[in-house]
Amino acid sequence: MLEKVEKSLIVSCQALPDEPLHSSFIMSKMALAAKEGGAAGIRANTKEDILEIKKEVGLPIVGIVKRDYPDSPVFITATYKEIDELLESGCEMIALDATARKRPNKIELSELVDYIRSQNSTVEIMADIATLEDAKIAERLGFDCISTTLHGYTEETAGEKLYHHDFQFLKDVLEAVQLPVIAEGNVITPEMFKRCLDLGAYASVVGGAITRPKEITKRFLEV
Ligand SMILES: CC(=O)N[C@H](C=O)[C@@H](O)[C@H](O)[C@H](O)COP(=O)(O)O
Repeated sequence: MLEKVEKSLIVSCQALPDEPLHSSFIMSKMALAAKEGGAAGIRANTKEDILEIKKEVGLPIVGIVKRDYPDSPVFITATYKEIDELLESGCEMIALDATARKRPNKIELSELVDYIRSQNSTVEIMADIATLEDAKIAERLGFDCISTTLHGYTEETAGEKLYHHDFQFLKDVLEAVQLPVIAEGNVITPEMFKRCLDLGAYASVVGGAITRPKEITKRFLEV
């Protein structure tokens, strides 16, 4: 997948059960619209959505499964169960929470990476990170790429946005690791997307600004 998305746009097509567009069918049509608009890849949540999207577009997919656990704040591909679902979905890349936070059942991040490699030698693995330290650890653990997905979404980074200080966090990550770095999270304008690529991001994932009309509507009313 990495080869196919270099310097390109990956569109995240996700709607959780409490969102108006929650539907695998709608996500598949979102993916089709993204493809027709020029996206090189798709990011999607759940095996069901991925299977439906695969019927509609041939683009490579970064798969995740969001599921809440009572004993951990980690919710993006947190355990073996979610990984098994993604392996069954046929997605080309699996993204998982790569923060230093405690995982359900005290599973270690390295165990999940090893498990994916042991089950499928071709699927690529994306590290969803929140901090610089997460990025460095992910590189040591053998991930294929890093995404800034969780920056601003953990207790430690709450309130931060990727675009703050002209994408300083992205610049710091790019300097700290050799792995491809994907700019993801609050990339909400075409100019921001371009800026991320100009700064050296390998690609960028854009979600809400393209596929969450409720967010887009609210933004119009906030000015
Ligand atoms: C923090 C979290 O749960 N992020 C999720 C990760 O898959 C998605 O809800 C985001 O839509 C995605 O990361 C793209 O970001 P944005 O929608 O801001 O362009």
